[in-house]
Amino acid sequence: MGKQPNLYAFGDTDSLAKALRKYILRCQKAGFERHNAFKIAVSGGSLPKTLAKALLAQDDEEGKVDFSKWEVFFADERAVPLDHEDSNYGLLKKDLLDKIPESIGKPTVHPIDVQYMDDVQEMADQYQDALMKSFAAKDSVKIPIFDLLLLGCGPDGHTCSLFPNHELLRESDAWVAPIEDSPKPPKERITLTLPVVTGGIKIAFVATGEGKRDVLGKILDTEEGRSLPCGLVNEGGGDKVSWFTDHGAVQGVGFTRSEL
Ligand SMILES: O=C1O[C@H](COP(=O)(O)O)[C@@H](O)[C@H](O)[C@H]1O
Repeated sequence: MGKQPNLYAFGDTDSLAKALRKYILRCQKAGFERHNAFKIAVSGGSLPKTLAKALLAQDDEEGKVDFSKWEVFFADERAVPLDHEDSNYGLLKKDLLDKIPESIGKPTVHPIDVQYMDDVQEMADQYQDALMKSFAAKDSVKIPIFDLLLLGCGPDGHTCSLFPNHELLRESDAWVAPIEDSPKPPKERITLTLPVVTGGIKIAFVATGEGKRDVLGKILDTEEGRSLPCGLVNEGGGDKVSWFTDHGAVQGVGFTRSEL
């Protein structure tokens, strides 16, 4: 068996957000040391709310969030206008970006607006081009290496827009892929591919609440769960992966920690 992901479980959202902040600040520091920037990919769903709680907190002894050196990409995006309620960009904007005070600097954010495109293939290609501009110019890398990917986990074990048993899980060339038959609406989306996700320096899942308990038990504890998309990220990422969960989501899983 390879290296295992780190599993943290907290009693409430406030302590989870505090630990997540500490973890992100460590990743930020490593990113600044690596290339004087912090390049991250962020999911939609329930994540942006927890993220806002973590990042908009007062500076403390853990340090300071310096958004001015952040570059934010999306781990996946739905093919809807940016102001649509299903847009992952829209969600992050509402929950976090619009709330960042001017005084602490704004991150560079890379949304993708499907309104000006013919189809999801074009949307994926354009997003891949945006990644190439940001990453490939400086690093001679085969894939973009994010300093951190902040991911959600759906109740079916999907992450980004990588769904269980979908052929996209086998994509090994593209950095960004289109999906036209997402089992969760909306059907049309784009997503980072598995090699890009597992290639990140650090990968963090945030999954809370009883609604995630069954799937987390499966992913973390069963053979079947290993082939779910989140399980494949665990497998490929090993101890680069950390799970930030609460007691509602991981009751019964015996190997959690609450200290980073
Ligand atoms: O459809 C999506 O769902 C996942 C999981 O969302 P959650 O609300 O269960 O946390 C999310 O991570 C992904 O970005 C989104 O497009």
